[in-house]
Amino acid sequence: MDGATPYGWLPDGALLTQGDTLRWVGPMSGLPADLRGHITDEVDLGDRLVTPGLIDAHTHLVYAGDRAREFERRLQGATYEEIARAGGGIRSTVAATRAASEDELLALALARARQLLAEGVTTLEIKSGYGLDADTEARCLRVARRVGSALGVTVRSTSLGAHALPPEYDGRPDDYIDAVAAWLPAQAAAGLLDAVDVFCDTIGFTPAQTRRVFDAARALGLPVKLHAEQLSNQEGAALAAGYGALSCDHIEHLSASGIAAMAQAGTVAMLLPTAYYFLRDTHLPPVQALREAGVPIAVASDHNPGSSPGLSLLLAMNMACTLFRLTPEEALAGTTVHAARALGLQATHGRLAAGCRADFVAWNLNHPAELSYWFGHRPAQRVVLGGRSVSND
Ligand SMILES: N=CN[C@@H](CCC(=O)O)C(=O)O
Ligand SMILES: [Zn+2]
Repeated sequence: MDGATPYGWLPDGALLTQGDTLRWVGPMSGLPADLRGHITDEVDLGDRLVTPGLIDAHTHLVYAGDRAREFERRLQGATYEEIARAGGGIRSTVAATRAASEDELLALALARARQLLAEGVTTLEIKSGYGLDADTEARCLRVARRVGSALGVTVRSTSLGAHALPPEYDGRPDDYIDAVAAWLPAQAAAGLLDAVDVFCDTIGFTPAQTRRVFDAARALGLPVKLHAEQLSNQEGAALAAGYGALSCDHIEHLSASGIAAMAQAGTVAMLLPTAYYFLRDTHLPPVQALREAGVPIAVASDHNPGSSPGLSLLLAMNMACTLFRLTPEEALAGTTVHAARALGLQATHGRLAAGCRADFVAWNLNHPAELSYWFGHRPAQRVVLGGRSVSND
């Protein structure tokens, strides 16, 4: 993948790994003789397409329970917002998650992460946000870290304490925001945080409350990201861009001023088409305007029990094309190079280049457009994590 051809596609390419790092990438014929002499193990991938390991840069993988009854209610006409306002939605997952032990949550999260890994996902972001008290939020963040060490995948963990108002803070959202901000130093000191997120919307938190959480994150030197403009336009994206946010996510109701602010700040636009699909949304994100403004576009699974219970980043890529009109090339960039940027990992992840982590996938496919074309398939033939083959061969 050299960037000079569509998809950065390099026919007859070769990769040389050393430990967990890519040492050399280029055309087979160009492999330097001095490096060739040091090769200890050679794998012929045949004519297979090879891409960077996929990056799922927005997931809520740690929770207990399910929301199938809520799904039934929505199909009978109740809206996602109505269910949340009546005390269901995120709160029902919070109750189930609080009741689960760390090991139970780990077993559930590992089973989900293994499915993503088998599909070719080698890096993922995992948010807290179904604990909403100090102990359970910390438990969920520890589980996120344990998923990374158990599987060898790169995990970035994000605090999303400001996901919803827990019942014990009914009528006191500002007090809850104080509590969320107060948890961050201990979570950071325990090495549990890579970023801080907020759900800024009608059923989440206001821009002023978002600011207070972001100020607390900034005081700790932590980057921020935002669930922004999903159900309404709160001008959250512009606010987040003002803090140099890594990404603004969902953004179906993103405004022109939000786009301009994101372009200025280099904030990634994170599209979550499976949530759009599953909530039967009809308000499309402004993809063409994002393109024209030069905002990097990423695509993620948003795996969570309420708005996106699927476990397929390839399906999200397909939907980004069919529903949002991304090109398959944009969808692949959105789950590799731009997804890496959304996690602050652009120097080491999401590309096949010397010095990057040796995470890559050999696919039983002929052309990279097929990654967005097929759905319901598992085309990964071999998944390599940090130079080690972990599956399917
Ligand atoms: N929008 C807020 N958070 C999640 C959904 C949470 C839930 O419904 O459990 C999302 O990204 O879609
Ligand atoms: Zn989310």
